[in-house]
Amino acid sequence: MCQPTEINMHQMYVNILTYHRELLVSRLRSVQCVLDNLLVCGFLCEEDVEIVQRTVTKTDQVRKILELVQCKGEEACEYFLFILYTVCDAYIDLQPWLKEINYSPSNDMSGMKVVNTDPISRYCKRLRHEMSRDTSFIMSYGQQEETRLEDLYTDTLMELLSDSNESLGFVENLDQFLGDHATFNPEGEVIYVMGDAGVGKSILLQKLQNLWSKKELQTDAIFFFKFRCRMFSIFKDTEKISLRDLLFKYNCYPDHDPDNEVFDYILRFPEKVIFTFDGYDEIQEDLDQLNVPEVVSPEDSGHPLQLLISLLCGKLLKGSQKVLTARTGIEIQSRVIRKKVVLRGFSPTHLKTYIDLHFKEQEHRELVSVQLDASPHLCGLCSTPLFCWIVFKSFRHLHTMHDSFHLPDTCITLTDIFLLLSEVFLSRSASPAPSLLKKTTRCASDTFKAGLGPLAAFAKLALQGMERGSFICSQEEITACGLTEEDLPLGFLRPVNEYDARGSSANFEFLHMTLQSFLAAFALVVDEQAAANSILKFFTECSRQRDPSCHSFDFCISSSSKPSENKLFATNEHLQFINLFLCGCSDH
Ligand SMILES: Nc1ncnc2c1ncn2[C@@H]1O[C@H](COP(=O)(O)OP(=O)(O)OP(=O)(O)O)[C@@H](O)[C@H]1O
Repeated sequence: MCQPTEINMHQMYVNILTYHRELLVSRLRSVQCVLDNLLVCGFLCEEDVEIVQRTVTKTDQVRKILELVQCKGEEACEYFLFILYTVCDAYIDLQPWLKEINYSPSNDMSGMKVVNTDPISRYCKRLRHEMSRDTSFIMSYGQQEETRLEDLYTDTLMELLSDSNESLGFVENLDQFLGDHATFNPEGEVIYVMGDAGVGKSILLQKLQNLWSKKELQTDAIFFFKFRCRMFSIFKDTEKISLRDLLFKYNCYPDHDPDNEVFDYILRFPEKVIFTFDGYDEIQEDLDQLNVPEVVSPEDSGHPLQLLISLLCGKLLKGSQKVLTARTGIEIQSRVIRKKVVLRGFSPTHLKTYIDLHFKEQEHRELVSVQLDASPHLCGLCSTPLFCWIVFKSFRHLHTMHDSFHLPDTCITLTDIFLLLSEVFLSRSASPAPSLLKKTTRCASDTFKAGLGPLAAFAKLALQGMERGSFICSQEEITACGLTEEDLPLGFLRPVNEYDARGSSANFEFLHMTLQSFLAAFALVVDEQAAANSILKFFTECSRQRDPSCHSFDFCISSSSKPSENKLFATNEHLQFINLFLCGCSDH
């Protein structure tokens, strides 16, 4: 290999470009950034730029640039190399070569400015920016309240499992999460995260996304696309979309990318991409019913669900990293799984940390710790972060409102926890802000009586959604259930913005899916007109469904697999929750 020292020193950079012309022509892709900088620094004039742009192919454009800068002399040639060196993201293919020729900027160059106008780098920057904005806050209730993720995120127990579900130990830190540690199938590309309702699967993804947005996640990935699986259920069976649109429409579109360089780059370097797909259990479609051919070419359009399955199976963007979450019990074929992580919730030490983060006042911390120690049952429920969050939020609210509020210390059930949450929501609208001196006496039944109207309306909305197999509701559906503008800030619902790209008007979803299940059960119980057999309809539905299996992945992996007649297994899980709450509600 030619070293700069071997070259005539007066013409060193001109010679480098001549000697390595072929390599530069084949590897330099982003022409725009080079042109922009050469123009701004006066090494090229507008006319030169036009001449380059009139050239049809990329390779000819590079040839022309090389010719022009060589004509302009040493300084222009060195500045050309300096651009490649500085904008390393965009000229990633040329970095090893720059190292090989021992290029390092001279003193003259170091003072010169280079602006990164490369569409790929700009897109990466924008993705990180938007990801940071979208992931910095954790869900809270009441729409106005927001908590910073970094103020409340607490580690949970994350157990690594083998193919046959034997323990391989625990994840020690999130940098281990994406790495090769505990990989049992190097051919698989999916990191499969399982866990019970509310155990923190979505928050774990949010934490990974947030770390990546701040460049604090150990990974080479420069693109990160996040999806919630429930989104895939809002498309009609006949709807089709290209991979490009799926990625960009539901994350963000590149600015000023006339030559489609960003998407081309993603196709060339899929290993630079991380996907997260949250809530595989929320997919409501029966993939077998779609009846369209598998998508394998990135240029083809297909139903979004088929694109999803092709991505997970590695038929599209092979080599990209995928993290898929689902509720425990949803099995997918091992051959697509790289490693398995099961979330086990808060350990007693994590719980202690969470209490300290949640309550700023020492008095509250102590009070909650004492009450939790006194009730092992409640303590057990609080190992699930969602239930813990509800209990702590309710404690904080009710303790502020009433003098003598204690966490329930007898056998508290999940239904009690959701009743407590509903009481908090309803009391927020009923009572004026508490004054420091005058606290009221808590009377849960009065709060429920006063708020029964909106509560029953939210419950009806939840039930209708469950019957349709939908976790998203439109403004029209909300109004049709009798809910008004004033009811929305109570906290049961929150807006979903992600799906607006489809042009639909504002959509909402329940604060958490378990809350929707609880309210659906509540609707069945309070409906005085309902016949006994209609109250129990979800029991019948669940008993009719078959055991969880791998329908969807059979569908994409083996074309010979027999289509199943049943709806996707996933629906079962949410109906089971309604049944659980039905039993709980009828106890009250
Ligand atoms: N690691 C964590 N640190 C702090 N709070 C957490 C953590 N994990 C979960 N939570 C709390 O629990 C709530 C529910 O968590 P999350 O939505 O991630 O559960 P999930 O496992 O995705 O549930 P589901 O399967 O029902 O969708 C969060 O909104 C947050 O308040």
